[in-house]
Amino acid sequence: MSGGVDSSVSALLLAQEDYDLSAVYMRNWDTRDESGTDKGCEWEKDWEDVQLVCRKLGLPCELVDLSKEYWNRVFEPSLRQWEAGVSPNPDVWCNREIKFGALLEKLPIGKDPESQQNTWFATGHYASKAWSSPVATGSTQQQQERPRLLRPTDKNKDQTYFLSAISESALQRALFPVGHLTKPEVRELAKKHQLPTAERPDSVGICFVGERGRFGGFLGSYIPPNPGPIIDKLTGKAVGTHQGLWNFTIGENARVSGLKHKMFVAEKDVKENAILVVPGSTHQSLFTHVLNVPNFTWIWKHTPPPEINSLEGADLMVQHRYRMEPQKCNVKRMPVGALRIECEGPQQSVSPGQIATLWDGDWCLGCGVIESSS
Ligand SMILES: Nc1ncnc2c1ncn2[C@@H]1O[C@H](COP(=O)(O)OP(=O)(O)OP(=O)(O)O)[C@@H](O)[C@H]1O
Repeated sequence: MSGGVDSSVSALLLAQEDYDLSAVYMRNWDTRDESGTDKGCEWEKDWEDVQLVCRKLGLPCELVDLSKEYWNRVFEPSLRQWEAGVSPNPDVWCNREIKFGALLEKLPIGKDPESQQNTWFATGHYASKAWSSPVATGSTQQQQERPRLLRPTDKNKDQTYFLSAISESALQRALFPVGHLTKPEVRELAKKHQLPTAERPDSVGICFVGERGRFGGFLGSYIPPNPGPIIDKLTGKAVGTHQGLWNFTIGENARVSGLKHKMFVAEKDVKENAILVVPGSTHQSLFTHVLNVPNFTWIWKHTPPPEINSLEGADLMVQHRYRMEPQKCNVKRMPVGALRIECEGPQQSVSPGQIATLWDGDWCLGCGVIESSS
């Protein structure tokens, strides 16, 4: 439980059923030993709210400190990526490495098969899960049901993009109790049952970064400045200076002053530490149809849709950002686990480092980091 309304209502719904239930709050950011820019993470308030809700529902709860794991497995690798000019998604790695990784590993799951089969890990994510009909697995030809990650009822709150890197074994244990509800219904339930978190505003972005506008400043306190040229891609001429590749994302206004047109970031040349810009937000250099993903991870490891190996490839849906309409695409397998994703329509502002997630209808199949887009 995070102290937010979604996990509070998840706990409420499970408490109404016949589960032996306990809650865990995870602290993942250490306010004491970092640079002091983490004011947005009011973990004490969150933990207090978790305890208030648990008291109301009569549940035991505990705090688990995973700030070291978060730093080592999510934040530090993300910093290195930002530094190298690419755009990682820490929320996707947090779900894989921390919530459905380190935290899940701490669950008291007994060794016997019955206890393993009957222990679940619930979160307040907007996602759904269904079991596939039994399929033969391995050489033993055992029949086994497999979990599918599905889009939730509330498409506007859909969080399957953020969950698309979790493993099948983690998904096996997962429950998403609010997946069949809309956000207004969740709030309504919280009010009706007088949960102390009923009126809490929705969380926005990564808590320690705070509002989006502060992002560059936030990273600046971890990464030293690394000035380089801003170059007009069409003329090859330098038109300004940047203080580090991480200060810009592809497609963003480069804020170059004194020119006739607004210039937009088309590319980052990591070798030359240069930002390449083009005039206007609709310039053709800002669009692509192709996403190259060198290491795609299927949630059902090694079980991609069979058509992907054919000459025609598989027709699927893709998102390369959380907040975007899913796009029709054709996906072909390249050598050694790489995928070439060809979108039906032109895609704007695709950055290396972003996550490309694939769906077959409502079924989320997995994701990978975009390396290039041509
Ligand atoms: N610090 C935490 N400790 C334990 N679980 C957490 C924590 N942060 C998030 N979660 C779990 O992950 C889910 C999704 O987290 P997210 O940060 O996206 O919050 P959210 O969608 O605003 O949900 P909520 O309203 O429950 O905060 C939460 O509902 C909760 O189950």
